[in-house]
Amino acid sequence: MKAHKISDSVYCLHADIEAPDLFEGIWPIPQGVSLNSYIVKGEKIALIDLIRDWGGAPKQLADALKDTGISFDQVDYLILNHLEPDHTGWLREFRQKSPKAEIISTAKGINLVKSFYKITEGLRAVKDGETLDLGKGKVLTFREAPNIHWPETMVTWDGESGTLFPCDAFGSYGILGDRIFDDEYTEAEHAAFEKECLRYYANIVASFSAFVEKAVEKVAGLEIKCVAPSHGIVWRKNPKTIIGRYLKYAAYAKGPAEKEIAVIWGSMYGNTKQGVDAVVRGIAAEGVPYTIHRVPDENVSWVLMDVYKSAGLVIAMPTYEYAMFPPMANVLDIFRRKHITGKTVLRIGSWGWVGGAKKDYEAAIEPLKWTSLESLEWAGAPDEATLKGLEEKGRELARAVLAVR
Ligand SMILES: Cc1cc2nc3c(=O)[nH]c(=O)nc-3n(C[C@H](O)[C@H](O)[C@H](O)COP(=O)(O)O)c2cc1C
Repeated sequence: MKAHKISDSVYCLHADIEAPDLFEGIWPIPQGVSLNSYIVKGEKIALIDLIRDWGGAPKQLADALKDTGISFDQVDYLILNHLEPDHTGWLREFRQKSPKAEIISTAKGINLVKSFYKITEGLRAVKDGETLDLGKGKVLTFREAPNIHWPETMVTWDGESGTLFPCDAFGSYGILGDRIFDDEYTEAEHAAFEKECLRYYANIVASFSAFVEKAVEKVAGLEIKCVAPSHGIVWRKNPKTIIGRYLKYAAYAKGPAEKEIAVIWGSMYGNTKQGVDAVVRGIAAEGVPYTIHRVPDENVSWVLMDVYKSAGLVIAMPTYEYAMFPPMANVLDIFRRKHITGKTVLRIGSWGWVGGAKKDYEAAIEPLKWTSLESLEWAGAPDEATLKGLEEKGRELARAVLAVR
């Protein structure tokens, strides 16, 4: 892997991870993910953000570093904006190769270096606004930006090149190959990346949306020429695009989101599915865009992505052992953990003899502050009148979503 020049003194070194395993052990990454590190050179040399030993990352990092003409033992400082192991898992190996490099992070970050890696020497905790002079006029400034996405996180600013190193903020899934900069991608490629960016946000960052807004406020006064995150594209042509995109995503958390409806359904024998089809006919008749997701067939990563950006939801499931259909209970639990609040929602479903999903569902969504339309349940297969009622419910939901402000 080669190094990519951001300015005369700043280089991006990235590792493309195409391993079949899941990101954070949960989220599928069919397009892979990149782990981006950066070299900043003054008289002294700083490496910003590291890697874990995953998918050949150490060799890719070593090759890219070699491409800059720098060896590991020449690195004076390792700056860790975020301690999550995808950026730090290789820390003990790094320490062996770069024994003199001082490890710099927030005080909370330094505590995590000690607890995760049992490294106790050569550590420096920095405070909000503190600077690091690399010489030759190159001064880095550290700004605490907690909870993007762990409590210890900070961003690093290089005023000379106008580069912001925000670690997980402004990141995305997707490997980069030989093209790391926004201006190296076509519009169609950007559209594909944008989907992976939203999925990354919904999966990883959504719960911390208020902190994203705070961090953007904090860097608002900076003349940012380049946003250099730890995953995904480096934004040198239009850095405002990715910052604006993150602010838009952060606003979804407060609701309302896009005037779209995400239909999430599960069914054992097709009775609930017939109801879903009727509701969807109603939504389509009102011209509101919708996406459809069957659980458990579809991985919750993509379900979360569309649910997060949609103002309206349909939750459709049968009763199962006097409670919710288990895959739907699991999805709703993930929605609760990810703070999927402020949605307008229709619940429908079939039952056999006495039902039971209702009570279970109502308890599950209680913390989510959803606006619920009156739900529609039926015994066994839906008859013509029920199907008509379901279609009308779809229209009602679509109109409610269009009316949302
Ligand atoms: C394992 C299992 C458990 C069920 N538990 C209940 C129940 O507790 N209460 C009830 O009214 N119906 C129960 N049913 C019946 C289903 O809710 C009913 O068959 C419904 O029509 C299934 O909808 P579907 O065709 O969309 O899967 C159960 C069915 C199965 C297979």
